[in-house]
Amino acid sequence: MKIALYQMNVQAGKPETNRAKVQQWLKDVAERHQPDVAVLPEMWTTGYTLSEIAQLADEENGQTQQMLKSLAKEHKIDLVAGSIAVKTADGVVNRALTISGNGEVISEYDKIHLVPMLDEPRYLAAGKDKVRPYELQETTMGSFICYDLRFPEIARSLAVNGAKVIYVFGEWPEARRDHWDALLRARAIENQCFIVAAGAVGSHDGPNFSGHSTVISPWGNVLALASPDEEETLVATIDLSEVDEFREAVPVLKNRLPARY
Ligand SMILES: O=C(O)CCC(=O)C(=O)O
Repeated sequence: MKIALYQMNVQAGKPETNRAKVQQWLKDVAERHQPDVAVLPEMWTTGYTLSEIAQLADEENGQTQQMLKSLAKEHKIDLVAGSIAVKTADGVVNRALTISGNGEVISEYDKIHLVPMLDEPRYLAAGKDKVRPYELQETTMGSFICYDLRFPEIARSLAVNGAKVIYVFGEWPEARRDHWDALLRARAIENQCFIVAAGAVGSHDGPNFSGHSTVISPWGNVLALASPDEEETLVATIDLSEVDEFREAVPVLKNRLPARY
């Protein structure tokens, strides 16, 4: 499975500009690399403009989602489309979207862990649904968002429910880049799955984002790693049979004793 990932310099507060950037990026990667799956980062339409998020967020099934559906169909690429801010009856959510190459919405996940360090609970509503895997490329996969990475139960639940590839979307701060690197690698090794993590570069209102978008194998090998501070496209081909082989050789998921912890 060939993956192209956009480590994006999101222009904070400029959804039109960011939509145009993604449109152009997809056209370019489709022509140059013909990936099966294209991956975007967290909150890539608005950036972290939390004080303006109520105005900048998309409507449900709004302009960004419509654009992604038509781009997926046009290029015949599955879009693991990072996350965007969406207005709902409960408030604005940070919503991860997965859209198949025929333009169908395969999965929606609203970030469940809001970040107290960024005052997110003041501006965003937490997702209420359970994290669930989905089927893409005839494979079980899952997604979660940024701060969720600190809660190992999410990745474990996705893996126990069959996920072989887990996508993580971030606008992670540079000051804690070591945590991003270490936690992503740990999630891959402990769950014996591929981790595909799309981060951002640039900054908004202070801290720089950490870059270091990456693709990590179930063995914990870093197959691709983007720079800490440049906008970049990562392309990686992953062999999904590695997941089954490693899970058979070292049967961690089978050997779990959840009743004993
Ligand atoms: O957990 C962290 O250190 C950063 C989390 C974060 O920036 C986010 O979830 O947007």
